[in-house]
Amino acid sequence: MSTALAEVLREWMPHQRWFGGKGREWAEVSEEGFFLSRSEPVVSVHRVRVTYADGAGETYLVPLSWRTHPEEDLSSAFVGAVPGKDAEGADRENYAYDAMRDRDATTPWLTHLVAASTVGPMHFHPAGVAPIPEGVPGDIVSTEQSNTSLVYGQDAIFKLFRRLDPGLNPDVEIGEALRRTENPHIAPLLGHVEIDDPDPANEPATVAMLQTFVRGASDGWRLATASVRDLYAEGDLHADEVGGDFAADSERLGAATASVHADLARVLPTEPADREWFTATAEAMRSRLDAALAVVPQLEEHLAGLRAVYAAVADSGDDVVRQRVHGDYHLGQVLRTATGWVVLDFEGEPARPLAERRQLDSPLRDVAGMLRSFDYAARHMLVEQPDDSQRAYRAQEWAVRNRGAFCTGYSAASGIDPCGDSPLLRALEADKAVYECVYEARNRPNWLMIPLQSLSRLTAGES
Ligand SMILES: Nc1ncnc2c1ncn2[C@@H]1O[C@H](COP(=O)(O)OP(=O)(O)O)[C@@H](O)[C@H]1O
Ligand SMILES: O=P(O)(O)O[C@H]1O[C@H](CO)[C@@H](O[C@H]2O[C@H](CO)[C@@H](O)[C@H](O)[C@H]2O)[C@H](O)[C@H]1O
Repeated sequence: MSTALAEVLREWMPHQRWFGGKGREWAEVSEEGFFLSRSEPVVSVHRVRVTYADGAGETYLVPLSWRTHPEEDLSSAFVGAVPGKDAEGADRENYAYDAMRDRDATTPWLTHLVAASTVGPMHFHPAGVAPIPEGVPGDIVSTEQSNTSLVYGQDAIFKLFRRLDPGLNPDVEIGEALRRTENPHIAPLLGHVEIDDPDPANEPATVAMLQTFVRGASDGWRLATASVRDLYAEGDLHADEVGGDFAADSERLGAATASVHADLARVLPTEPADREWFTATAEAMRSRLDAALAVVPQLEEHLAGLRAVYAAVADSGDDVVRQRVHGDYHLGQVLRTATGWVVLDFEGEPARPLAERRQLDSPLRDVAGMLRSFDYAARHMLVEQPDDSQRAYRAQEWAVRNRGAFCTGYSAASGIDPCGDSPLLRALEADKAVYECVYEARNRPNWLMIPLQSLSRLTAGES
């Protein structure tokens, strides 16, 4: 479609939460679109190729809905006006909206899934295990993160992967594999959508997935931070004495995590880690640190400490069986229902290449991710009061208590204590904190101090 649209997208995309190239200079942008629905409102889907000044590129998926007049109700979803023609060939403006925020434009996704359609280069694959709701509009999930999700009538949730990379997305791959296990800690996959790559030599990319919606659940981040607020409100009580103590939940979360890890190891490949893997893991951490330093110069003061922590991995004698893991495990990825925890989003870290995210890894990667998250939950309220030493002390107490409970739950369910004195675990925590520094610098600069402060502790060998 038009260059005018590409220019409109150049203005709009950097302001979207899902856009991973924030702060990078755009050299070029091109887009290719096709129709998802030709009835009103017309919905089109665009593959947008962004090339950055350093020569690197990314492809994003942008669904748009089109109106012939500005829609006031949709003003927050407005993308831009694009010159076009009416039916008689006269010039007019077409108004593009973010189709994920335009309820009337959300029904075609499920209609095509039910019909197992092929639409242009897109292929819709229903899983065939449970009915897919049809004809209901989808509501955008307001806490959208790296991707964009729509909830259809409390029955199903449709997640659109914004960045397109050739190959099956791990969230779909793992969803398919775990479906057979009937593990109670996952939400069943109902279907997925793929798009052919413009280069036929490449595998199709995953566009979206549909999953059973977990009703009446609260996410772990919201619950954990409510517990922290309760603690801060009770000036002289300890974490185990306040009403909002979270340790029992953390322990159950540890057990749920162990159960998911066990099933992943049962249905997908595993391999004992050899010496080369430890060496390569330490090397990967070192290069991630080097790249992060260019974005977050404050990492400089932790360089020596981090390099020592990583070097200990290469020399460690940890006994590790590599397997598929979650890869970006944190409190925002788990939901608590009346019956227990459900783990979501097996996509891995969105910033990593897909092939890397699909590699076998140590389950300690996920343990480290969740331990970091307890730290985040405890400390996020210190951002406003960095000098409140009493609060900092209590944050540390909350984090230690809940990190410990998580490890207890994991170890009781698996027979493996994940949190013993392991150089690998410490390095994985440090590596995650380095990733978080880059993530925060790009997305929430005032939160950068959270992972930065953790690095001081991690490199000093404290918990
Ligand atoms: N199956 C589900 N049931 C209920 N809520 C869900 C489900 N999947 C995701 N969510 C909600 O949507 C939010 C974002 O989903 P997630 O898969 O983590 O997306 P992202 O990849 O963008 O981080 C989650 O934090 C959760 O609140
Ligand atoms: O979008 P995703 O959920 O896949 O993950 C990205 O965004 C997360 C923030 O929403 C980020 O997580 C970091 O912040 C969380 C609190 O908001 C905290 O619980 C996590 O421990 C911390 O890593 C995640 O790293 C990023 O990949």
